[in-house]
Amino acid sequence: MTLPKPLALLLDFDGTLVPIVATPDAIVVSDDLHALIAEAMERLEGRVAIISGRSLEQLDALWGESLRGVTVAASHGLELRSDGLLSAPEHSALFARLARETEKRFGAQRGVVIELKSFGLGLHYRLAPTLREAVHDWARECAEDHRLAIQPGDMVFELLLPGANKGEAVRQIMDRRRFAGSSPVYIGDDLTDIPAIIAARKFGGRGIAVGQKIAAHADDVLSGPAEVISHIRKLLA
Ligand SMILES: O=P(O)(O)OC[C@H]1O[C@H](O[C@H]2O[C@H](CO)[C@@H](O)[C@H](O)[C@H]2O)[C@H](O)[C@@H](O)[C@@H]1O
Repeated sequence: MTLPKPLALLLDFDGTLVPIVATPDAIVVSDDLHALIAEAMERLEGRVAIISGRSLEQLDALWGESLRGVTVAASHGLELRSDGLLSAPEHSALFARLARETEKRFGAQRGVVIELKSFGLGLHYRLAPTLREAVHDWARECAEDHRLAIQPGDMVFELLLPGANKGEAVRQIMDRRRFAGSSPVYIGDDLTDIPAIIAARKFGGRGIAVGQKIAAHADDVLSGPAEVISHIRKLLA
């Protein structure tokens, strides 16, 4: 692949850089992945961004020092940290309250995993697939009562503050001085990544899908995180 301008790497996290596992807290960022991001930051003069549905707090806990200097759009684009500047909505106690109500509604024994995030709530049914419709109905009820958005994902319905959009996150990142004039390569695997791929193309870049779910929207398709990592190594060579 040859791009006419300097390369920028815009990377989704779950399902793209790390494999999908049973529960959100079972993720580990390997030493190889830490090293790859450090190498990309050096080779691309800082034009590396992680764009994730996880909150900034979660990503910092998972990555530690390796995220220093890396541009991060978290909470599906609601939070943006770039060049030391942070933009984020105001915190609210709503999601903690909804987490407690969800706990009462489903109970831990039924296998619905509740993920409390800074600006959202993940209602995961991976361990209880038969509850998909019940979880969806509950998410709709909460969203209507509290004017929240629902983001469907990989065996999850997420309740979010309205306005989260990874495409908008890509536009804001590409407006930053260090990314200006570069060609972004966006790599992602899920529905929330589609607007980001569209936005990357508008900046003269390319979109790469991981797996088949959003393959129809992408320029290339990679099979999974292992192939993503070798593809990034090739791009940096
Ligand atoms: O935008 P991403 O970085 O891809 O994040 C999307 C959501 O990913 C996580 O949930 C998914 O991965 C879990 C761990 O593999 C899995 O157990 C779950 O079923 C998946 O939906 C994360 O927990 C969410 O907060 C992210 O929004």
